[in-house]
Amino acid sequence: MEKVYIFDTTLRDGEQAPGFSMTADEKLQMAHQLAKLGVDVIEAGFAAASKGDFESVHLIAQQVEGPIICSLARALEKDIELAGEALKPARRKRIHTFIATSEIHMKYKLRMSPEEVLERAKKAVEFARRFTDDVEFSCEDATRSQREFLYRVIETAIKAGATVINIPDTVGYAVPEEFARLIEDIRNNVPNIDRAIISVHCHDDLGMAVANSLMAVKHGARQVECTINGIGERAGNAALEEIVMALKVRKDFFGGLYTDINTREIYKTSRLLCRITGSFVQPNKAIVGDNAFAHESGIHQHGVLAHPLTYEIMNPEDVGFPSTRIILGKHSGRHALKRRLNELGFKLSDEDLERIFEKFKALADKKKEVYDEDLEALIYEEFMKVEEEEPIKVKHYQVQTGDNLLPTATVVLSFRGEERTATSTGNGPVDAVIKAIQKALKVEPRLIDFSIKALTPNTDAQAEARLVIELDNVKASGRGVDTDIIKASVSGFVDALNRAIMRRNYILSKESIREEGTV
Ligand SMILES: CC(=O)SCCNC(=O)CCNC(=O)[C@H](O)C(C)(C)COP(=O)(O)OP(=O)(O)OC[C@H]1O[C@@H](n2cnc3c(N)ncnc32)[C@H](O)[C@@H]1OP(=O)(O)O
Ligand SMILES: CC(C)C(=O)C(=O)O
Repeated sequence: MEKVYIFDTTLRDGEQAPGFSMTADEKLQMAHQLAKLGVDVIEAGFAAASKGDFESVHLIAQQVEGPIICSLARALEKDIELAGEALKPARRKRIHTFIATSEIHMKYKLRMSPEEVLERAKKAVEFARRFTDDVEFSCEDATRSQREFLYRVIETAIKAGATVINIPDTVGYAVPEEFARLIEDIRNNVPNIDRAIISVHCHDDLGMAVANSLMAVKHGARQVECTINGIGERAGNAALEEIVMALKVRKDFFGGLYTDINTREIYKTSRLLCRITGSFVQPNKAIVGDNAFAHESGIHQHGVLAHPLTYEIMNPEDVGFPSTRIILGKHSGRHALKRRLNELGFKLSDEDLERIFEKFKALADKKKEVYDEDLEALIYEEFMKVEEEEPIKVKHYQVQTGDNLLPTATVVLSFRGEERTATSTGNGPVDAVIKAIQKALKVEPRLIDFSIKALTPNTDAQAEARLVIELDNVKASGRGVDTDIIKASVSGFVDALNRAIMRRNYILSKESIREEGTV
């Protein structure tokens, strides 16, 4: 069993992605979570980039315990000095210095000859060693560098004191077999390569960052540089969660290599990054996407309900994912529908299930997803006597809120035709208006779940409020949508109350449906 070190560069290369800049406080929050996740190295930033980034590296070096804290630095004394200064408080620190070794970078970008680059690499590593014994050296654009020259630069860096040699596929150009061969060739051709850990740092321009990193590990690399959610320059970096879970799930293939990552913290870390950057991962993203453990099609749902391993190669809880999600939609079948109805408290005979299934399919053809409220409505319409009209109707409400102002709401509503008014304060405007409604109706349902989400990314977005309440042992859900979050919450709450009241007061008309506290 050999360990693969996880070098997290979310706060450096990840942050280089447009729109992903973080403040020092945000970086600190992320760094604490990365430490909990169990990464070996946190590349906290590029101290020479700006005062803010210097501050971020410094703050993380001061406050985050556990992982090695690292700063990137060009092969320049002033960059390395700033990195050393920023990292001073860290218990374990690393300076990561780099210079490009490909002809195109040396000629056009650095305007340096290969001999000058070689000399600069040597000097940079030697200088960095004045600040710490842990110095990483990267040959930027290694995969497009001339082989013999690359070997010479690596050999020189090791002689100068580099303890980690990083081989970046800076522009995401490599393919897995070729990258694996590069790592093997470096191991076979660079004298004293055993004195350093070989690291890889892959970009995803051709969608192969993770595959390249894994092949490199299979062929001798022992550190992988990666980012949460795969964020990073252009198409991003290798995604940490994918590398770690591939090594874990396919340890048979990777010969027992392991990482020290606490995989149960993966989902939480991914979501924290989303919250901080305001940028969510696509639903089909491996490991952390919303759909990573969701099943909408009947054949898969049936399989997963029978045994999760039929369609899931890992347990969602192992990555801290809430749970397997069975989504009801037009591809779903009777097994999944029956299970969901059972969970909602409806036990149907085979004959009744058949009736509901037909209605469900007809509805699913019109909707992307069939929610619990839709199912409840189907059952309700099909099997229960209903009141002609919803008992509660909101006529008017008004909320006063602001800083230094106790949120206060007044509602005017009718309950089965009788007008009622009430005023309440609350812990925020939504709380105030919900309390005013409860006061007017003289009910106090238990709020089981309440969420508000924006349906579109703009400031004028439609907000969707979803609630689950329990009133006199009757559970009901409600939904409200509006550009005004208070209005969405009021509609959702009243929707749930109406459903609960109608269900409580009207008896099930079919014997085949047993009321089990939840209707
Ligand atoms: C592959 C990677 O991800 S590398 C890391 C990329 N990350 C970043 O660039 C983020 C932080 N960068 C910055 O904030 C700025 O680029 C700074 C502060 C570092 C430098 O800013 P400036 O001094 O204005 O230079 P600018 O960014 O325009 O150009 C880069 C300079 O660094 C030089 N350079 C680039 N890489 C290296 C290196 N590894 N070692 C030494 N010099 C280098 C370039 O040749 C150029 O030099 P020149 O100014 O003499 O022409
Ligand atoms: C500095 C190096 C490691 C880098 O980010 C790259 O080459 O992509």
